[in-house]
Amino acid sequence: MNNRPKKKIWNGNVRDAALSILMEINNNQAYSNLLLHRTIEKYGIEAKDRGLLTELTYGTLQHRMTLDYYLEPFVRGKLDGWVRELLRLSIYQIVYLTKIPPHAVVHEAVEIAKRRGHKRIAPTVNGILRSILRSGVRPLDDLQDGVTKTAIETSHPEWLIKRWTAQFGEEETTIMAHENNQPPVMTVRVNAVKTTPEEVASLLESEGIEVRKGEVVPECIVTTNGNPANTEVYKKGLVTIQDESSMLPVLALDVAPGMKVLDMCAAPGGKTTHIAEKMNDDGEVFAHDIHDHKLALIEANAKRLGLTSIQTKSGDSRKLTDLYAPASFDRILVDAPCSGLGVIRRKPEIKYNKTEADFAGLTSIQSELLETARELIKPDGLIVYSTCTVEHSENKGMVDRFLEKHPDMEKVPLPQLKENKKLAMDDDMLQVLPQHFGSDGFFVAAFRKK
Ligand SMILES: C[S@@+](CC[C@H](N)C(=O)[O-])C[C@H]1O[C@@H](n2cnc3c(N)ncnc32)[C@H](O)[C@@H]1O
Repeated sequence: MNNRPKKKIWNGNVRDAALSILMEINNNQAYSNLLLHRTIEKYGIEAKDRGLLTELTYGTLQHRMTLDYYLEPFVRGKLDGWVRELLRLSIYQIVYLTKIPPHAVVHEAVEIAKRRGHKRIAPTVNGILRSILRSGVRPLDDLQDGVTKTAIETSHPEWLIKRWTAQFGEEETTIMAHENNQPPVMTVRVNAVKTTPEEVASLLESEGIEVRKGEVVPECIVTTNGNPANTEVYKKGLVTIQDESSMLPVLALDVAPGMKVLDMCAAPGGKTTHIAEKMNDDGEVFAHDIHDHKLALIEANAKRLGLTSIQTKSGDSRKLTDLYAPASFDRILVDAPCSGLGVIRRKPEIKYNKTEADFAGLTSIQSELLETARELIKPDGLIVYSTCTVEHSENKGMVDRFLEKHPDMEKVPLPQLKENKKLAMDDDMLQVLPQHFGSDGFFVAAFRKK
């Protein structure tokens, strides 16, 4: 008997679609944000269903471990992966989306079970969910305070909570883990070559988008409703959708018109285009990425924004000394591939997919990229190293090892950021945590030759 879920993602039923997306994330380690976006685009899912699909997918994924804690007392024996996921999806609605009548949740789940499974599955799903409705879920307060409680109530693996506690202390870790389950804010960066933040704010408002100023970056605007990607403002290339803390590395790069700048890990071009905008599109920006197919994203972004100073090239940036002469660049950005532990709000699957073993591979690539940057920077140039993670070994640890190995290099207090009272500098480095001002977690450091 075929007990596997059907492949087709969209059959007009939002819960069925959410289940298919969740299974795809679990089985193929797909990225939730890309998969959701692709599903909505591919099947032309209408606005009325889009919100619920997003809520169900992210909510169930974000709260996976809490939902399993609720489910566990009601399960006897082993559940197929898709049945467990269907139960998580249903319990998520019962516990968190209280506006949906619980009996409707059970009915929908049973119908999905009938469509997808053999005939004994639907009564099992029905029985479990009805028992949960009857007796309620067990309180999280039954758990003793400590790592296990924080892990279960925020759905972060215990190893991660322990690791963060060692790095940030218990209180900061608990706040961060809770913050990671908050919906991310949507922010845009204003294209300074074409317009001003004031003009963009008023144009967005005229398109029905509510806005407020960014917390720390002058060219950042926070949008509080709607989707700025669907506006004329976006289509005309007046803005880029980018998280506010992702704008910080380019501020620290302190570029000026006429400079020769290298962006070593450039795709999809969020920071490359920011660099060109900051230089008023006057100078040379060399954008490299190891993945050939991603260069088209940088080029499309540059075209939409009307920027012409960017050149793209694929290849391993650790080998750029074969392509460029030593001391060729005024500025180099190493926005390194990283564990992404600062963007869990946008990609909750990261917290389940990463393992401690991943850090070693990443830190060796990061340090090799920095080695190359050191060769290619001019004597009076500036290197900025950034990641979207909160992991010490990839951030402060990386900087410490780099400086220890190269006594001819030194850290630079971050230009354009060091005076900002809202940014907590630590030994001339910046580690933004998601709870600081509601942005992604990010790290920024800058180096120059002594
Ligand atoms: C954090 S992302 C860069 C994001 C980009 N800077 C932005 O703001 O849009 C890291 C990028 O590094 C690229 N990458 C990974 N290893 C690389 C290598 N050895 N050489 C060049 N690019 C690499 C990845 O393909 C990925 O696009």
